[in-house]
Amino acid sequence: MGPLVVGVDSSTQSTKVLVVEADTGRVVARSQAPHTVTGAGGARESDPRGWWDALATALAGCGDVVREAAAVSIGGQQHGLVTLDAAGEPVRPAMLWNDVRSAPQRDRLVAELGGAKEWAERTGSVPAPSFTVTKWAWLRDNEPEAAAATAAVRLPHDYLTERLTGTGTTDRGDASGTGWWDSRSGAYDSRTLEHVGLDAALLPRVVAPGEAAGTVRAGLPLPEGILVAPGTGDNMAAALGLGLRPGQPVLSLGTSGTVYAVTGERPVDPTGTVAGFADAGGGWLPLAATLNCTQAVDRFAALLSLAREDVEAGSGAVVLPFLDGERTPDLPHASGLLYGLRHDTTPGQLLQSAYDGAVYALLTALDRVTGPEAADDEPILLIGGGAQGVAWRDTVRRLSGRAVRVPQVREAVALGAAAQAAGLLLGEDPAAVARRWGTAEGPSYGAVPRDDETLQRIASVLEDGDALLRRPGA
Ligand SMILES: Nc1ncnc2c1ncn2[C@@H]1O[C@H](COP(=O)(O)OP(=O)(O)O)[C@@H](O)[C@H]1O
Ligand SMILES: O=C(CO)[C@@H](O)[C@H](O)COP(=O)(O)O
Repeated sequence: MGPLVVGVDSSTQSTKVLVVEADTGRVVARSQAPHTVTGAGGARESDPRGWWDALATALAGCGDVVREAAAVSIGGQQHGLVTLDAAGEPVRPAMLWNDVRSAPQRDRLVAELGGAKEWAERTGSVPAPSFTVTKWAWLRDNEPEAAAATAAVRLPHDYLTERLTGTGTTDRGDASGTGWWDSRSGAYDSRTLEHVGLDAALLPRVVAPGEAAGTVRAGLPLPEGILVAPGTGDNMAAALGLGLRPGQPVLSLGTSGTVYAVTGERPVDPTGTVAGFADAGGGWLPLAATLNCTQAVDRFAALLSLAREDVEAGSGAVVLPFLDGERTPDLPHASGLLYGLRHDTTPGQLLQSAYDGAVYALLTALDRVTGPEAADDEPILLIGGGAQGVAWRDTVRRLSGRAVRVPQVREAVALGAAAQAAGLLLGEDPAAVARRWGTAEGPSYGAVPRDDETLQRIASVLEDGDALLRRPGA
């Protein structure tokens, strides 16, 4: 067996760890441990120490082979605001990407710092309430004592990487989702930081692609002294893990739904639909995200006392499953909406409508993220937990009219982190490593005629329901 690397996916619901053979990509051990997410209404929080404990549990679940690893990398849920005190302990729980309490601060920041077009040109994105900068502004407004006690601000993957190395670092991919990173210069944006009263000294150093974040400290559940790669946001890690080439669209069905592609051109979308993220290499990752994906549809199934696959065709009803507010479309105050219920509507049809509503929102952004490099017959790569579901897969095929490929590897994020660690260890480009590993291979499902009638029905309910969906406090 050749050298081994460890790839970590610390996402919203769980930590997944893979131990992978660096030369071949063979997964020699895998394990998973759950996270706790608290909060009602617009709040979603997790204690960062819980992510560290979940990492330790998942590493232990991989067995003794972890002791042979030569490098490690962490992919983490994007955007979360981790605030640490002078001793490195969390000042309060982390506010997660799907916490929408900072919607008013977002509106204010966009207006005060030049408007949507200028934000997009400066940072690549018009911030959504997911973005770290809006959460920091919320904290200053609502918990000034917590903001004052903060000696370091980190993203989820930075927090875990720092616990491994002892040094505060991040990477350009995850930094591009903060709102205080200038995507033109690749440096922190001093104007934004000054405006929100955040000292750049509290932020981690942005490690360049291919550079090490450090080495593992003594006394941890990984071998002392092994290389720690920069890590990145979970979507950037999945893009690495699939060895993506420009024009290949990815649809990820997890707690969040995301649709993205890699591109060589810096994305700038003043409408705010597409976030202009950097990828974990030297390129870009235009991406649109929804807050309501697998968990929202699972909730519908539970309400209807149905299993996930108990869908029935033929529904005339529309479900907009915006249980957590929504980011795409930009409706942070929205709640779920059901329209078109009849005596003969069945529970299975309603469940199908919930899948349709969740997938619709992602598909509206598909063409915007793939850009001119895209070929219409390029299959959509379907990843995330939902990619294992037949109802999800068939809904994507029917509403996109495109073929779908489901990569055999289930843990694209952890695999991307492993590829980054392997690239660092072997001195190779991580995306080339992933391509060598054949990670994007898997069964393909052919195109079916696009269901334009359903798309049109959802579009018109979204338009007509606009006032309801914008009403705060429903
Ligand atoms: N076989 C399956 N069919 C459909 N959905 C599934 C299946 N297995 C898991 N899921 C969904 O996957 C989700 C978790 O996806 P995952 O990508 O791991 O989430 P995250 O990365 O956001 O923590 C769960 O909410 C669940 O609904
Ligand atoms: O906010 C975004 C992307 O901008 C989310 O995609 C988060 O990165 C969380 O991802 P999952 O835990 O759902 O994988």
